[in-house]
Amino acid sequence: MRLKEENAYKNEVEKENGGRVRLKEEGRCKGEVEKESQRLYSTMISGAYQQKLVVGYALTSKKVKSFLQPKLERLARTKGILFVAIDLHRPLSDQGPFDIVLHKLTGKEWRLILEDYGQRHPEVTVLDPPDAIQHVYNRQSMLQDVADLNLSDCYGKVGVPRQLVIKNDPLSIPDAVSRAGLTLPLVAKPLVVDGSAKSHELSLAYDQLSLSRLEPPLVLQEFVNHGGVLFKVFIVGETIKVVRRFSLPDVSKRELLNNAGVFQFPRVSTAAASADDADLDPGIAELPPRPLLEKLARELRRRLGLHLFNIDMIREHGTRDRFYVIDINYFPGYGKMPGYEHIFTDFLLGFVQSKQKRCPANHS
Ligand SMILES: Nc1ncnc2c1ncn2[C@@H]1O[C@H](COP(=O)(O)OP(=O)(O)OP(=O)(O)O)[C@@H](O)[C@H]1O
Ligand SMILES: O=P(O)(O)O[C@H]1[C@H](O)[C@@H](O)[C@H](OP(=O)(O)O)[C@@H](OP(=O)(O)O)[C@H]1O
Ligand SMILES: [Mg+2]
Ligand SMILES: [Mg+2]
Repeated sequence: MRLKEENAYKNEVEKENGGRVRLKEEGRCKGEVEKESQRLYSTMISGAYQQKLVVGYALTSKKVKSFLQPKLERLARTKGILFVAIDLHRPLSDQGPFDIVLHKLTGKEWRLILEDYGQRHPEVTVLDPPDAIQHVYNRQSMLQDVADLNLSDCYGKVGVPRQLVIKNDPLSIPDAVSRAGLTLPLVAKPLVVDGSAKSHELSLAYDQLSLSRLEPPLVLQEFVNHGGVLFKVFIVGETIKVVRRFSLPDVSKRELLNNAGVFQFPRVSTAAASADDADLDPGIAELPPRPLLEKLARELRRRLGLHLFNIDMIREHGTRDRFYVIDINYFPGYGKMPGYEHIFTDFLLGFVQSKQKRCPANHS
C-alpha cells in the first residue's frame, strides 16, 4: 500500500473506531440515563422519592370530596406529602406509619381510638386533639374563650352576643329570657354541633311567647344587626384568610314590632356564593383590621388548642370597630378558601421542620 493510501486507510479506521467508541459511550450513557430515570420514576411512583410526610386522614366522604380536591393532592405530591385514607375497620396502630393524622369524625368511639393512639404514638401529630375539638362542638363552650379574652384595643373590640343556654323544659324559656334580660329577636341554635344537618337548623324568634315552641337543648343568642355581611376567618395554623359571606339581613325595630313567631332559616353563610365581589356599602364590607384578627386568632389558637378552625365574625351595623364572634367551626370548608392547597401544604410541611428541629439526628 502506498503511503498516501496507507494514511487514508488509517484515517478511515480511526474515524470508524472513534465513531464506534463514541457510539459505545453514548450507548452506555443513554442506557444509564434510562436506568436512572426508570429508578427515579419507580421511586416517585412508590412514593419513596423525597417523600417527607405521610398524612393519614379520617374524614366523612363529603369532607373528602370538598377538601381532598385533585389540586391539593397534586400539589402535595410534588411537595412530598402523601395523603392516606385511614381504614376505620382496622386498628389504627396497624396502619401507617403516619406523621400526621388529620380527622373530623364525630362519636365517642372514634375519640377514644384517637386518644389511645395519641398516647401510644407521641411521635405522630394528631390534628387536632379530640378533647379540644369537643370543646367547640358545644355552642356554649365554643364562645367562652372569646368572652374570657375580652379583646379590646385601638383596632376594635371583639365580644360575643349575650346568650342563654336552655337545657330542658321549653315552657320555661319565656321566663328565663326575661329574667336574663335578653333583647329580641333571638337566634335559637341547637346546643351541640354533631355534624348532622339538624344541628345547623337555626331559627329566629321575634317574640317571647313563641320561644316555648323551641326544642331544647339550645342556645338563645341575641341577634346583632350587621348589615347582612359576615366575615369568615379561616385559620390554618398561623395563617389567617378572611372572606366575606352573605348573612341574615338586619331586623328593623318596625319589623320586630310587626312580626311574631319563630322562623327557621337556611344555612345562609355556607353558600358557595361569596360576597367578596358584591357591590356593598364600604362601611359594612370593610374587613376587620388585620392586627385585631391576628391577635384574636393567636389567642384562640392557644386557648382552644386547635390549629384548624374558622371564626364567624360580624361587625355591629353602624359601628366601625365593634365585632362579635357568633360561631367557631372545627375543620371548616377549607375547599372554598382561596389558595387553600398552598396554605395547607405549607402548614403540613411546617411539622416536618419543627420535627427536624426537635430531633435533628433522625433527619441528617
Ligand atoms: N347572633 C347573631 N346575630 C346575627 N346573625 C346571626 C347570629 N347568629 C347567627 N347568625 C346568622 O346565622 C348564620 C348561622 O349561624 P351560625 O354560624 O351560628 O350557625 P352554624 O350552623 O354553626 O353555621 P356554620 O355552617 O357556619 O357552622 C350566621 O352565618 C349568621 O348569618
Ligand atoms: O363553608 P363553610 O362556611 O366553612 O361551612 C362549612 C361548615 O362550617 C362545616 O361544618 C362543614 O363541614 P362538615 O360538613 O365536615 O361539618 C363544611 O363542609 P365542607 O367542608 O364539605 O364544605 C362547610 O359547610
Ligand atoms: Mg357559622
Ligand atoms: Mg358552626
